[in-house]
Amino acid sequence: MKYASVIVDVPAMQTDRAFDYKVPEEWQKLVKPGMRVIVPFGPRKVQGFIIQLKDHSDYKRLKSITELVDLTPCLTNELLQLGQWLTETTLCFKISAFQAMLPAAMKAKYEKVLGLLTNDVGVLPESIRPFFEKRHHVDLKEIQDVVPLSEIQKEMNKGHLEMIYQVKQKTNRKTIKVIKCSESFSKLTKMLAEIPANAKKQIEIVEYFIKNKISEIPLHVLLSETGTSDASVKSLITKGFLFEEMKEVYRDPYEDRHFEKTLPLALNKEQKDAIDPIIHSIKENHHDVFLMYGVTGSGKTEVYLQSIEEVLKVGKEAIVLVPEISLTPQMVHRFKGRFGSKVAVLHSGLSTGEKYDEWRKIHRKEVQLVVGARSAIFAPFENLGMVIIDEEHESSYKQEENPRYHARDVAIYRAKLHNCPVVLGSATPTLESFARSKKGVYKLLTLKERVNKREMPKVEIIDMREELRSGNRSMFSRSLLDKLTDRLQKGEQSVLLLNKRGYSSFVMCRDCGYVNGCPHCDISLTYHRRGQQLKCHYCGYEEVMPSRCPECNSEHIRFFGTGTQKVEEELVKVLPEARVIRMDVDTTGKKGAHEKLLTKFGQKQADILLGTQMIAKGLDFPDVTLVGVLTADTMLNLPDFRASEKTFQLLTQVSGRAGRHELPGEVVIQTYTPEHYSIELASQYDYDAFYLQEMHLRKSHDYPPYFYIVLLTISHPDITKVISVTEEIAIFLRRNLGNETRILGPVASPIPRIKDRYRYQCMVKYKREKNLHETLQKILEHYQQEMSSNDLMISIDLSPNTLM
Ligand SMILES: Nc1ncnc2c1ncn2[C@@H]1O[C@H](COP(=O)(O)OP(=O)(O)OP(=O)(O)O)[C@@H](O)[C@H]1O
Ligand SMILES: [Zn+2]
Ligand SMILES: [Zn+2]
Repeated sequence: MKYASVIVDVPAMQTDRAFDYKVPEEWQKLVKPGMRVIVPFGPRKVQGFIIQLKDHSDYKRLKSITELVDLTPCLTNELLQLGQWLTETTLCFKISAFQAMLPAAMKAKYEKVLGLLTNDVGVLPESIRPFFEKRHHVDLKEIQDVVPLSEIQKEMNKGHLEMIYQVKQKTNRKTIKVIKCSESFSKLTKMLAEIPANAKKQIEIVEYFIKNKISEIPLHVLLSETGTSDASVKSLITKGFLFEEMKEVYRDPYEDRHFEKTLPLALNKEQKDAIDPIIHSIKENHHDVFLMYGVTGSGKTEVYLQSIEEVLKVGKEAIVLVPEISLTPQMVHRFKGRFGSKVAVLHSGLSTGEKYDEWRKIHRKEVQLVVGARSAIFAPFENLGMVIIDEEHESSYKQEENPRYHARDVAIYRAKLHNCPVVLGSATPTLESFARSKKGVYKLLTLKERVNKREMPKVEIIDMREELRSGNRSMFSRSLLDKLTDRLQKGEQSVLLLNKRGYSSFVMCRDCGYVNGCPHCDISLTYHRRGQQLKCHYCGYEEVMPSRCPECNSEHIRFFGTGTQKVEEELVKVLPEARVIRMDVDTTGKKGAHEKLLTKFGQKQADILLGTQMIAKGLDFPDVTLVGVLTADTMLNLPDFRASEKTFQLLTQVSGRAGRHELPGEVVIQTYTPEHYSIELASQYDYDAFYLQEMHLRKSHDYPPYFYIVLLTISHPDITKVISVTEEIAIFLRRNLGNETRILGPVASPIPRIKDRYRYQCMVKYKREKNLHETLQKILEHYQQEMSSNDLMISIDLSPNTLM
């Protein structure tokens, strides 16, 4: 094939199409679609993906591919096709779709280097000359800090310097030096006599190889095992005993961990009834979407594990998606324990290099199962036998940047192609999924009871207004405190959840009500104890906490709200003997910290685990018998039509952490709105009633799942510009979309300004709308010029999680 169509790494509307390139003679037999290449693009070189090869091109005077990055395609044909589908369904650039499917390490890194074109360094001005005294190439970055660009440009115009554009991989393969012995052990033994007796270290090394029958060993291991030096090894290499080689290795985040092998458990009746139809689909190569609705602790994971076993038995591969925050070591353990080295794990806790290596294990077919967060759905398996999405209701399965895809949609798309099942599991399915199962679009599998028929923990709702009325100003109700004390005495453990979503600590003047806001975003600043800082969570702006009100000069300026740190301090005051582990963004920032804290808690080195949302899921500790929720209702006030649903889900999930094993559990939910149905029904574990009530509300307000929603957010530094564009867009939508479709807006977004950009929005609610994609695409095309030159931003979300 002589020509290649390439999608180039220039994410812009004008370049969002394939460009043709010539394939140099020597590569014509080698190239395949799905490979990455380096191609000239304008004055630069950029990375790109070959999407097609052909014998003819309609264009004349084509440039040639400069470099092949891959020798085997990194995108399979299926993924190339999936990229096209993502582009169409989420309205993203083709290049963004492809890049979303690959680990970050494979993204190209662009560097500019200045090259010397003259033999006489003397012609260069004094400011530049020193850089080139000993070199011919210098990183632009290095010079740029010292010499103005205009001066560099002058030299380029004179032909003294040239700009060279380089494309590099972000992260490379890791290689280590290994030492091998050149001869057989018997020959080595004979040769041993040749080494002079005083070269003790050398003899030791050779003996080490012979004694342990090792033919290859990493250099650093050899040195530490034998206590010898590099020099001794070098001499042996010179003498021909040994030789060295560079060997590629994987960075394995779980390298030093031992996973005990687990065996399949005998399934109970409910589990059996759930797994049978799944196995049937696997064996019959049938595409079905199952919704496994199973209460917390009902043994869904065991059903996943045994279905995966079936998939592996028929020689296929499986993908398991788990929300980022519940991809705990415990979770990894459950899969590695059952399937050992057949498992690759992908999550954000890994370094870029580790992720790349895990990905390559999948790519090289060295594993058959991947357990990972959202983007693992793009695992380049070619023989997919099943996709499982655990906690399917989790909002993190939707990517909130381009491409704005939902992993569930991608899973179903891929599974259809592979004729295999998708299993969505949850104790609190999304209304969308549950409604689909009621209509028979998804097949419903139900696990109503906890394994071994353990009772769901009893939930007590505490009205915090009552507490206040009876004089308790603390953040712990009397009941919660009693129960915490009781657990301490019995040596049992407790989990405390501080619901942080939609809740932050802000600073307010008690005299005049002034609230410290971000000067760039219309949002209040969040108080951080460390360094007494006020920070903006949207743009990163920081200032020191004022000691007087900037408005009225009063000293009564205080922060409101509760952070985990504050709870911890209070806890220490009321329960000084309790050992507390705090888990929040501050204590889990470092790599591995999350895991260390959980291990500590698991080993009972603490009595109370206090944390944010991140502790609500997946934890399974036998001695946890009490769960406390400090503030159940903070989310309910968010401008979000899913607020009740999210509250219900969170409360149900966190309650599920108590009493999972022998000891019975108890839950205390503190709230200022005990009468809210999401709180009341969560306390009764009544998903069905919640579903009915919430569906009723959604119906009366035309929200999903009755209507689909599209959110268009328009932003620009100039508010009049934003309003006029949003108005134009609303008019265009009304003119082009059907009569039954509703267009709301323009209105200011709930956060009307972020990073000095004003934000307006338009919402489309529709049931069926055949012109939708075309109309939205036209809007993007119409404003293309202004978006690239006039700082206008239009973001289109085809199924927004929130309306912020
Ligand atoms: N058939 C079985 N026999 C005995 N024990 C089981 C069986 N199935 C599961 N278990 C055990 O019951 C406990 C709860 O199961 P599991 O964690 O799979 O539930 P789950 O539905 O995934 O819970 P959650 O949604 O709360 O994470 C686990 O400790 C698991 O090992
Ligand atoms: Zn004031
Ligand atoms: Zn800000």
